Amino acid sequence: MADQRPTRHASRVLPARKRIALVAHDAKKDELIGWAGKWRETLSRHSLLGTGTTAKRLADALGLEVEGVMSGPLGGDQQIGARISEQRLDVLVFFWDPFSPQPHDPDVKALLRLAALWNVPVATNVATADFMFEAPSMSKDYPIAIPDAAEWVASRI
Ligand SMILES: O=C(CO)COP(=O)(O)O
Repeated sequence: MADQRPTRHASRVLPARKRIALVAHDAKKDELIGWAGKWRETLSRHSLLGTGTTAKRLADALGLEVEGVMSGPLGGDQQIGARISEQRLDVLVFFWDPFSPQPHDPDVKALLRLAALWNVPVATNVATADFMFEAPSMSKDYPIAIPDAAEWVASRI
């Protein structure tokens, strides 16, 4: 089969006030909470969501509103992936655990795949998350190229 892939002829803007998903596997939750505490002020200027357990722990620790979707093993990664496909998510901070196999590994992979496909900024560890949050683009509109879905469908009919 030909290596057919979508062009990135479409674009969208990641707004100044970003929709940020925060997710961590169990062994990485303390690290994420520690990191988020450091960036609490910045995070408070954005709109936050997370997988069920992570969202609850962050909301308790930070005193910020964090919308909780389903817990990861119950489908939360897929819900966040859907938001990416629908262009309703702007940044993903996902401290996935490189040491523990997860029962929902396919979901984890699917989420990371959609973030790569849709050109959504992703941080998977503290250093990258720091770099990302230090970037001026975090507080400004930032245009990104995305797959041209209409062109993709037209090319397949
Ligand atoms: O498993 C997760 C991400 O893959 C996270 O889910 P919880 O935040 O519910 O623990």
